[in-house]
Amino acid sequence: MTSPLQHARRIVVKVGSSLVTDEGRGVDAAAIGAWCRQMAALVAEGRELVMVSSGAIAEGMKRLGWAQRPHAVHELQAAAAVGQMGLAQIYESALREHGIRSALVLLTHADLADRERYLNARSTLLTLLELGVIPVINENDTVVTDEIKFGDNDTLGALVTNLLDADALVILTDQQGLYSADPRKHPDAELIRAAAAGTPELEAFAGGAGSSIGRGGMLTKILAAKRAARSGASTVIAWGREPDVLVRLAAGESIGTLLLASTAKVAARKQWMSDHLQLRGSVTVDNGAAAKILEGGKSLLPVGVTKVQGDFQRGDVIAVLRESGAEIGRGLSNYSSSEARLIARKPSAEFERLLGFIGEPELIHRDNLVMV
Ligand SMILES: Nc1ncnc2c1ncn2[C@@H]1O[C@H](COP(=O)(O)OP(=O)(O)O)[C@@H](O)[C@H]1O
Ligand SMILES: N[C@@H](CCC(=O)OP(=O)(O)O)C(=O)O
Repeated sequence: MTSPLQHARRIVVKVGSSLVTDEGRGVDAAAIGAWCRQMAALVAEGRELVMVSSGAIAEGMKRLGWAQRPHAVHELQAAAAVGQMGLAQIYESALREHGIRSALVLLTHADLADRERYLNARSTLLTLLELGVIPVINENDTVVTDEIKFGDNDTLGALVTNLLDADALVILTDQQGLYSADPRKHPDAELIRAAAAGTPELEAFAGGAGSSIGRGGMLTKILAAKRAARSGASTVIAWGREPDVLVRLAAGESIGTLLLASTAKVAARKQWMSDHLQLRGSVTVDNGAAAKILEGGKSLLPVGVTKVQGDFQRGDVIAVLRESGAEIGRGLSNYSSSEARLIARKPSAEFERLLGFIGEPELIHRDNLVMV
C-alpha cells in the first residue's frame, strides 16, 4: 500500500510542548533546526508545509525563571506571551538558514469557528503558502483561557488541516506513536501501526499526558486525526526525534502510527460544507458563469452574477442559482450581500473603486464551492 503521505502536497506538522522544550528544559533549538531543515527540503520538492508549534508557555517559564508551571491562568498567559518571542526567533532563524521565510500566525479555535475570520485566516495562510513561506502557528494564548487549561494544540493542528484542505497531518510527539496503552505505565504496550481514523476503540487506548509539560496526551491526538479525516486528511503520529522523520514519511516510509482518512478529499469537503453551513442568501448567475462553474470547475466571479438575494455576510454560505431559479451549487461568499450587489456584473478591475478596497477576485472560490 502506498502511504498517503507520499503524494501529500500540503502537509501540516504539529509539534508538542514536551518535544519542543525537551520536557520543559527550554526550547530545543537543535530539534527545531532538524524539523526546519526537513521542511525546507520538502518545500524544495514542491510541497507546502505548515508548522503548528507548542512550547510558548514552557519557554516563557524558563525565561521568567519559573521552575513550576503556575496555576493562575493569567500567569500562564503571560508566560506564553514571553515564550512566544523565543519560539518565533528560533523558527525564523532556523528556516532562514535554508533560505525559507517564516510567518507567525496566532489563532484561537473561535477564529476558525467564525466564518468571516475563517475565510480571512484561510486567505492569509494560502497567500503565505503561495509565496513559499512556512507559517508557524500557535494558539493565541493571550486572549483565550480554555485552550491553556486543556492544552489543545492537537485540535488546532486538525482545525488548520481542515482550514487549508491539507492532505496530511503529522503529529510529532515524545513517543513512537500510539500504543495499545500509555507506554509510560505499561511497558509491554504495543505500537499500533495503522488504523482507520475515527475508530472508537482507539480512544480507549489513550491515557492522559505523560509529562508535566505536555497537556493533551494521546486522546487529543486521536480526536485530532478523526477531525482531520473529515476534510479527507490522514494523520501520522510519530516520534519527533526519529532521524529525518518528515522527509522519510513524505518518501512513503511507514513510521509511527498512520490513522487513515476513509473519505476522499472532495467528498469530505462537500460533507463538511453541508454539515456546517446554513444558507443565508443566493445569487443568480448567467449561463456563461453557470457553464464555467459546472463544466470548467472554475470559481464564481461577480461579473457572471445577475442578481443577489437575501442578506448575508462575508463567509456565509449562499446558493448559486440559474436564471430559471434552479440551484446548481452552494459555497462560502467572499463578500457580503451589499458588497455583492455593488460588484455584480462588474470586472475585478472596478472593485476597488466600487468597494473602496481590493478583495478577492472571486465571489465564491472554487475550493469553497460544492455542486448540488
Ligand atoms: N496509548 C498511548 N500511546 C502513546 N502515548 C500515550 C498513550 N496514552 C497516553 N500517552 C501519553 O501521551 C504522551 C504524549 O502526549 P503529550 O504529553 O500531550 O505530548 P505533546 O506535548 O507531544 O502533545 C506520551 O508521553 C504518553 O505518556
Ligand atoms: N499554546 C501552548 C501549548 C498548548 C499545549 O500544551 O499543547 P500540547 O503540548 O501540544 O498538548 C504553548 O505554546 O505553550
